Amino acid sequence: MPTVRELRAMAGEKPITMLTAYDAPTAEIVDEADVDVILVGDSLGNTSMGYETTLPVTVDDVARHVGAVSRATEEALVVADMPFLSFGVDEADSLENAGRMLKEEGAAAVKLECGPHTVELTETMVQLGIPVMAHLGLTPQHVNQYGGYPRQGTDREGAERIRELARAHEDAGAFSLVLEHVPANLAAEITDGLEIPTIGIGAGPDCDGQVLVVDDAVGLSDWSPSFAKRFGDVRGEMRSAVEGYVDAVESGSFPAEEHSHEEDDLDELY
Ligand SMILES: Nc1nc(=O)c2c([nH]1)NC[C@@H]1CN(c3ccc(C(=O)N[C@@H](CCC(=O)O)C(=O)O)cc3)CN21
Ligand SMILES: CC(C)C(=O)C(=O)O
Ligand SMILES: [Mg+2]
Repeated sequence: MPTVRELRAMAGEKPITMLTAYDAPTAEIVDEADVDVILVGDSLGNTSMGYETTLPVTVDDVARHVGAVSRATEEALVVADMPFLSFGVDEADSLENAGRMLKEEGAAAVKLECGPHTVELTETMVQLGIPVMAHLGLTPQHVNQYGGYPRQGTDREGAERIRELARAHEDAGAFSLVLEHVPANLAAEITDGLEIPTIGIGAGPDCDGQVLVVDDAVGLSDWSPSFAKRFGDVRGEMRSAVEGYVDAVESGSFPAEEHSHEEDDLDELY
């Protein structure tokens, strides 16, 4: 089980693997496959709850799923993704919401979508014992500013802003940094300049690790970003299993004898 310290030490040593999971069976599979970090992402709003964006996801939603994932995970580091406006508005609320993920739900760390406003908060959380994973580049909670999900850090000024914030969050004590949808050369440059591991999604091959939304990776999503890759066809598998069930019930082949039982005592009655 990598602790946050061990994960920190993996920078530049061994590629870090991270996937999201939102429920117990998925977490069990991901954990058994030796993935280093399981993120209970606020992407659960899109993948599991049917929302258009991550904005409606609540602290209760994430907490419930963190509990399910923690109970099913033996080895991986479980990270809770703090949802929109659950941090950064009021310090006491931020600490209470993040603390709940560790105290009540079994997470080992939290992830924050970062900006200039999360530097001090990161420092405070770390001092109090809440390990922080920072997240820069495309931060989907800013969808209303972006008007979509465009690549970030594409010009000199934008790239410099991300580089400075990366450094500031390392200095504030973050134990790792997710870089989302930024140019590969920027991600490589940032990775080179930091001690803590970078974990990329749509950020090229030179980060210390990679993360994907599990639904995208296993081929369960009906849509996924261009930077994702499907490593399976869970959607197709599940569809054919469900169709098989419907056919069997409609044709009368299920339930068969081995799926039912009769009680001899009831013979005179019926
Ligand atoms: N299933 C899933 N996978 C994800 O990776 C993911 C989610 N959901 N939900 C939350 C965020 C949203 N993410 C996204 C969503 C769309 C693009 C995308 O299509 N980008 C386009 C540009 C779109 C634009 O300019 O508005 C691209 O071609 O780069 C990227 C990341 C990543 N996250
Ligand atoms: C894609 C990852 C980094 C994330 O923030 C999420 O799943 O919510
Ligand atoms: Mg997220």
